[in-house]
Amino acid sequence: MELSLSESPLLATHHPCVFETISRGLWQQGYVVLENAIPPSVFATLENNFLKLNENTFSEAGIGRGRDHTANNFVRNDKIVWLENDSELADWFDWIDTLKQELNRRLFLGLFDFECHYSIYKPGDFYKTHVDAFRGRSNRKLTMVTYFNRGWQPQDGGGLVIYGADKVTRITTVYPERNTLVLFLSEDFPHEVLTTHRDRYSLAGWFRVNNSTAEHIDPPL
Ligand SMILES: O=C(O)CCC(=O)C(=O)O
Ligand SMILES: [Fe+2]
Repeated sequence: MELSLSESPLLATHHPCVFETISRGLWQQGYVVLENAIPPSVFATLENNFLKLNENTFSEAGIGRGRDHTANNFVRNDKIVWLENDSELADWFDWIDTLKQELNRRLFLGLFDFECHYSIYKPGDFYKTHVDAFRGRSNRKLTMVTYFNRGWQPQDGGGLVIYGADKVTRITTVYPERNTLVLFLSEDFPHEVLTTHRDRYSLAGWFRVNNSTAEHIDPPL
């Protein structure tokens, strides 16, 4: 049997090349879109966990968290489940931790922690143009998204459109194909999910900076 280096989870996880590519993209343009950047074994951990979930456990997504949470079906109508950092997902959260360290080391982003949820968009669902973080009002610094869908076609809709700061200029449209990785600076890129015409499965996550000071303690999630 021939050894394939890219199939080796250990090498793939610790291979610096993908982190180099991501850092370079974020440094040069503030966003990056990569196919199969997440090591196959790490992605499989996530996908298997997602596939075990029952659709009934997903609940209406809202705007904001905790006390600020409001359902708003005019803005978005996907359904979500937040992930717990438990042993079953250790490979995933380990990889995220390595990514965080590599980005901090190369770009001094000061990323501190990470939160993520699965989303299901049913046919007709969308998420209107929004930013994930308002300057100075959120500790979300870097957005990541990946997908679980196979064989996505342009006519399936559901593209993630990333806009320039004017909210009009389309920078890129990402089709939600399995193990496509999207990362962008949360404050800098308005984006939207176009109406999907088939079930659309994704994971969205945010790397946060620690805004706690002596006067202000960030509330626990
Ligand atoms: O699913 C996507 O492509 C992006 C989702 C998104 O923008 C969000 O959850 O904030
Ligand atoms: Fe978003």
